[in-house]
Amino acid sequence: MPGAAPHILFDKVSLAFQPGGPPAIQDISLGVDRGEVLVVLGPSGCGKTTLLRLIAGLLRPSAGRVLVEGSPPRAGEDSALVFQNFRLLPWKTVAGNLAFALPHLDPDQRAARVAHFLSVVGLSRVARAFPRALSGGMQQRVALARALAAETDILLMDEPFASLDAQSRELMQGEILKLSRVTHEGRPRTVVFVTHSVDEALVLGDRVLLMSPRPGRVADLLTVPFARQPGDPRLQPQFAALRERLWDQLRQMVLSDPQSDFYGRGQAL
Ligand SMILES: Nc1ncnc2c1ncn2[C@@H]1O[C@H](COP(=O)(O)OP(=O)(O)OP(=O)(O)O)[C@@H](O)[C@H]1O
Repeated sequence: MPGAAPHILFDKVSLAFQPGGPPAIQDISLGVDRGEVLVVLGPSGCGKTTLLRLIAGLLRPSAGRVLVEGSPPRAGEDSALVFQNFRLLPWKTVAGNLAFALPHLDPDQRAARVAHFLSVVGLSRVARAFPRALSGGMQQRVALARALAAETDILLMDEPFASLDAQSRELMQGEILKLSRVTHEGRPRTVVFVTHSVDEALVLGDRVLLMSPRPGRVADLLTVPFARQPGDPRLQPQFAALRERLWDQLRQMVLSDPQSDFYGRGQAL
């Protein structure tokens, strides 16, 4: 809806972990529309996770405002998080992991919700298995089902596929696009997805936010012109040019960061 207030708003946001210390992120202003997939890309330590934790209501800005639908984010209510290392409870079954995240439902509702979301991610057959019996890809689908089952309008994903093999990663990218964009009740879902991968950013994002490090700032914000079009985005004619634009900037950031292993290697790379 043109002109509608953004679902998530960053208004001149800065955050320092120690009072008076150096800011981890500085002066970030940005709106994320309802139903949008925003991918956050940037070198290590640029503040990607910090940005997610601000949206999740787990951190408060030192300056500026973060708003979800016009109000400060409510931790555990407005958004659900998926992490790189899955964070499943090893002593609970797959179904138990989902059920544990839905304490507010009555037992029948909870069982129905768990069964539904396990079937959504194609894992009904392992409902009674324990996480250690599953592959990394399956464990990540359990973590995704758990986040989707919470039925929040915002899904926050922190490098969710980083520990998966290349094939599982590509399959999961497709699933994410299918599964996360609307809630079970049909409301459009807003997704903020953190990655180190330029290709993943361009495959998944409606827009890509590139952050620069120390302090984390907005370096680039680009709209992906082929987002949501059928077929493999990597085959789109503009894919290579956008990939180059993001890579060039990332390369410069890493080469000029004294804390990077590649600092000062200049034209050698
Ligand atoms: N709890 C904390 N206390 C102090 N400093 C922190 C804390 N959490 C993060 N930082 C610092 O804030 C900066 C941003 O961290 P953040 O984890 O958000 O970066 P990132 O882009 O997600 O990094 P990576 O890609 O390596 O996961 C880093 O310099 C980090 O060391």
